[in-house]
Amino acid sequence: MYGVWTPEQVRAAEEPVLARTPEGALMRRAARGVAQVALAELARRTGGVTGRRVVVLTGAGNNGGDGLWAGYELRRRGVAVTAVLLSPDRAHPAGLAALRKQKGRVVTAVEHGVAAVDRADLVLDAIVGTGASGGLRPEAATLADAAATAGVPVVAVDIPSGVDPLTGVPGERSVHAAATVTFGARKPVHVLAAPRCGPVTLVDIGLGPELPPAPVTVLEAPDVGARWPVPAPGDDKYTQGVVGVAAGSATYPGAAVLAAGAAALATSGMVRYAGSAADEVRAAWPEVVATDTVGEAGRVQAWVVGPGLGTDDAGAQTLADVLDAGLPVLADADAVTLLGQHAELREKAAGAPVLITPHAGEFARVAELSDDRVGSTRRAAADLGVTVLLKGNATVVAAPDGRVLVHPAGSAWLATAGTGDVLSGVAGALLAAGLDPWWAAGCAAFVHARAAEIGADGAPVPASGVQRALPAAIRAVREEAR
Ligand SMILES: NC(=O)C1=CN([C@@H]2O[C@H](COP(=O)(O)OP(=O)(O)OC[C@H]3O[C@@H](n4cnc5c(N)ncnc54)[C@H](O)[C@@H]3O)[C@@H](O)[C@H]2O)[C@@H](O)CC1
Ligand SMILES: Nc1ncnc2c1ncn2[C@@H]1O[C@H](COP(=O)(O)OP(=O)(O)O)[C@@H](O)[C@H]1O
Ligand SMILES: [K+]
Repeated sequence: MYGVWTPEQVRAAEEPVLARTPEGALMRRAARGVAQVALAELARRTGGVTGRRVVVLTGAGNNGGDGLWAGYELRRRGVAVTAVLLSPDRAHPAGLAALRKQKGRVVTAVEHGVAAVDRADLVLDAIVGTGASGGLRPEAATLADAAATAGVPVVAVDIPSGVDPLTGVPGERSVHAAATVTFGARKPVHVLAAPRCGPVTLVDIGLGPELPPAPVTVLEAPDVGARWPVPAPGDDKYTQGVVGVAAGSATYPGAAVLAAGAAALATSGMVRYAGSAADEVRAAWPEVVATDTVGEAGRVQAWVVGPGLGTDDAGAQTLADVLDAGLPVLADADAVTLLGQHAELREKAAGAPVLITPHAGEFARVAELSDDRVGSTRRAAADLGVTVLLKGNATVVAAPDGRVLVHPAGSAWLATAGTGDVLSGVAGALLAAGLDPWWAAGCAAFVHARAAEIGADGAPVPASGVQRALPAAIRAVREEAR
């Protein structure tokens, strides 16, 4: 697991480190990290570095300074470097002098910059870093577009310029990086807009001791694999946690089949199903014990409620019954909508071990959703008194106590109908096994995304294929935890 810090926290941590290190030392260290990654990219893509052409898109601030110093390092390795100055009067003086001394080429006219980019093997995006606000300005955008059009890979310095460092929201025009080199700490953009960043390399500039506890956590395979519940010698079908699934309807039996099957594959010793899709669930998953109502279902340790449930009075009654049971509850889809519609259901949920799993549309029915997805999810969890998992390419999970994790999916294969039902079954099974809602959400999101990658393997995969790939995904994360 690793942490992510806000640009503001990173700046605050930088201050004392800057104060106690010789002037420019931090920037030099950052720049050497950038140069290393650039050299590796050049070698990998072109088979060498000497004589290869790198263009540094150089902004007015310290990010531009990092870029100029990286250009200096690359010149020392025999790379042909051209810096394009976007604000010639404000280019970092020491960086610019160093690059010039190494006989780096410097241009200021955009058309010269575009011509250089067209011929480049690699572009360094040192336009803006954490001091950025808004999308790229026209000249910078023209250069970034030129790189994209010419198919020249871009290595972003700290962040891909034009993407908001805090929210990860791309401005109207922004950089698509093939790789990103960041300094001191990862920032939210790196996990919220991971596809924009490419692989992120973190360069240590000594901020560690100065950083506060991370406001956002990212789980890694060993964190998930080590927590995945598996039966011990003394276990039986009841002791591992029985999960109840109250989902599906005559119109949407598939949601029940996907959720119940996912629960059966994820962990639990036993899955009970309660609802009007009992026949379909039994036919697909004979091991599931199916009844028509929540009242008839036997004892469970957690409930999954909502997928395909309907938002009529019967649905509301089912949600109320499940919340009244006083057990951990995963509320998805229609259950989220019902929570938005009924204050008395929200009151029942508040303070209980409840995990809700809305997509953006459902989220907006229970809380305000802004561009700041992390902030919005954190506020929703605190206000509603439940753990909230906001779905998307980057899944955000917040507990009412303020813990936040982000899971970048790594692919977009999950963007298909029914995958949310699979997620709810997995997360519900983890709740039944005793994981706290934040961990259940994080582990489920991780394995769900991994199952999509395995199930897809380069071609679109339907939700039932994601469901089928769950055992392989669980196996993989458990293997990585060994
Ligand atoms: N001070 C140091 O020694 C170190 C600096 N680092 C670098 O410093 C960066 C932060 O530097 P700054 O605070 O100077 O800020 P930036 O370099 O990120 O940007 C500030 C400048 O860019 C302009 N600007 C803002 N938004 C823009 C936009 N959308 N389009 C074009 N121009 C825009 C601003 O007017 C300002 O001149 C970090 O991202 C990192 O790259 C560190 O990470 C390493 C240590
Ligand atoms: N572009 C995307 N990239 C990665 N994951 C995505 C993307 N779009 C959706 N997902 C994931 O797919 C699932 C969709 O769930 P949901 O919207 O509830 O669908 P459904 O109701 O059809 O099951 C969620 O886990 C979500 O995080
Ligand atoms: K940048």
